[in-house]
Amino acid sequence: MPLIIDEDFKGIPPFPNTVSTAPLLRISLAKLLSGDAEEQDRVWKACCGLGFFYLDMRMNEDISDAGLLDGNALLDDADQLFKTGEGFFELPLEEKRKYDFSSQNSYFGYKGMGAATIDAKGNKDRNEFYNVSKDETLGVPHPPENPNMPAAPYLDQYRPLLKDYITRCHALITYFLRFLNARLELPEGKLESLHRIDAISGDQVRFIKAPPQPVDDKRTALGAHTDFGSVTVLFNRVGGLQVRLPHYIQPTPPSEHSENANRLAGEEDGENWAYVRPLPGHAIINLGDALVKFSGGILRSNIHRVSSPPDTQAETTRYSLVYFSRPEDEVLLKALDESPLVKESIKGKAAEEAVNSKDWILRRALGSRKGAEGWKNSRGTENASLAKDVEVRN
Ligand SMILES: O=C(O)CCC(=O)C(=O)O
Ligand SMILES: [Fe+2]
Repeated sequence: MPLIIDEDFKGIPPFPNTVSTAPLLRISLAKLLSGDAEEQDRVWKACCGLGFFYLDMRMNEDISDAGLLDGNALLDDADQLFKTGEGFFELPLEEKRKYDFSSQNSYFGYKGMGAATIDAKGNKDRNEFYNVSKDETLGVPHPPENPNMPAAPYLDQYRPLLKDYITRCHALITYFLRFLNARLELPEGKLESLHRIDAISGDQVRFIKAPPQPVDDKRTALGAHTDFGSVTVLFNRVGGLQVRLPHYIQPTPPSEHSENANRLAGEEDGENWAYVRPLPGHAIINLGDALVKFSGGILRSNIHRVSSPPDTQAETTRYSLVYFSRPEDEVLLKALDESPLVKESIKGKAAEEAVNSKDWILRRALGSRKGAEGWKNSRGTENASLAKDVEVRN
């Protein structure tokens, strides 16, 4: 069944009906908050299955006690931040480059176009982004050996907005962490205690810009990867995001026929890529490596990438807005075997070397900025993600 689209994004060419799309479950935040058990089961299914789902953030007036979980307020913040991101990228390149701290072993701040390698062949990315640190924005103190990097002065006037957005995203993620904690039968408060808002972590907001690509040379803008941390909240308006579907999950076929649908969907080398259709009023939620490790592989961190947007959207500049949550810097990324389910899941598997969250993310985020060799060393749970596919199929 093709999705029923409520509306398109204003001022953006519509996402085409001629490509197959990833069948992400649509979860309603309002239903979850009202305690809907069926909706909760669907979240669990999505987290163990694809590791990606849509979250419908729109709420009726009568949900007045949602507090920080008010989806409408988060949507308003995201709308304003899209404009903030657009404005940032208009700054002169020399100004933006002042905030590239990769030579100081920090991934906060700016990454220029083509600064990262996207595959083993050494191809370069086709986007620029800027990472806003939770800790710098909220004033979480850091020790001298790991200082908060200064934010671009352009962002000064947007600090209250960024604080509000970070606080709301963190609250939403904590809600899902509590949910997963209960389903994994972990001791109460375990996952939450590894993600305290006032503790030092790599949490960040990311503004991304990918310009239209040459008609005869369209490439992947952001290489195939799994996210490094715990839960990601992503807002898309223009298509381009693709998830690599496990072979047991079929894409939603296009609702209109097109000769080149398969090519547009990016099917290649037996890899099953499908576009994620951006939906107004919805965030895209996905899980990262840390949750795969904590859950001993019960949860999925799915491989995804950003390609050139489909069809006429390819002529549009693509902006997106992400919130990445990560475990606190000192937390070891290892199976939480206080859970009987996790314990069972890792039985008979060789224990992996436990790395702390900070080192894991640094290696992943900065490795890809060191050429093809660096790219190889920057891999995370991609192989585990593919292996889970095989396990479930057999
Ligand atoms: O821009 C997007 O839609 C996705 C970005 C992404 O996957 C990332 O930054 O990790
Ligand atoms: Fe990602």
